[in-house]
Amino acid sequence: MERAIIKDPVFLAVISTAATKEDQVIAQDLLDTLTANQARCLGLAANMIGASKRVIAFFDDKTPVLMYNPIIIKTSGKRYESEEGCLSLTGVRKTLRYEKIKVQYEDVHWKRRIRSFQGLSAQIIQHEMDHCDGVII
Ligand SMILES: CSCC[C@H](NC=O)C(=O)O
Repeated sequence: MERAIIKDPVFLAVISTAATKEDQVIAQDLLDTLTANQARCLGLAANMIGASKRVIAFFDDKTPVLMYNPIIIKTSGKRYESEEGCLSLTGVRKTLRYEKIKVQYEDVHWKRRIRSFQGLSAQIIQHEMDHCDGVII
């Protein structure tokens, strides 16, 4: 079910706790909210829909990907400055991102996976993982 996007900076500053297998409803709502907002949204973290759990969802090209408990286990390539917006705030801000990342996570079926990403997908994942740590660009 689509949920409203939270904009309260105090709530968004809370560090999210580890997700468990029981968090499927949050995961499905996150995917529904991502899909419902696809015209203006590349990715979401669960705290943006009111759940302080480490779950993110994003479009990898056009395919929605869900990650429980993402951890960056390797970075490579240069660190570059990007300019990003966020549904939880107005305007854009500059930040630093790694060009390539390797991420460990549990997938939508709660299967442990390790995948490499680069470019825009890597950028979105880093943005959403910051949300899990209570950081907004
Ligand atoms: C380029 S990273 C931007 C990600 C952003 N999502 C908000 O958490 C969005 O615009 O969807």
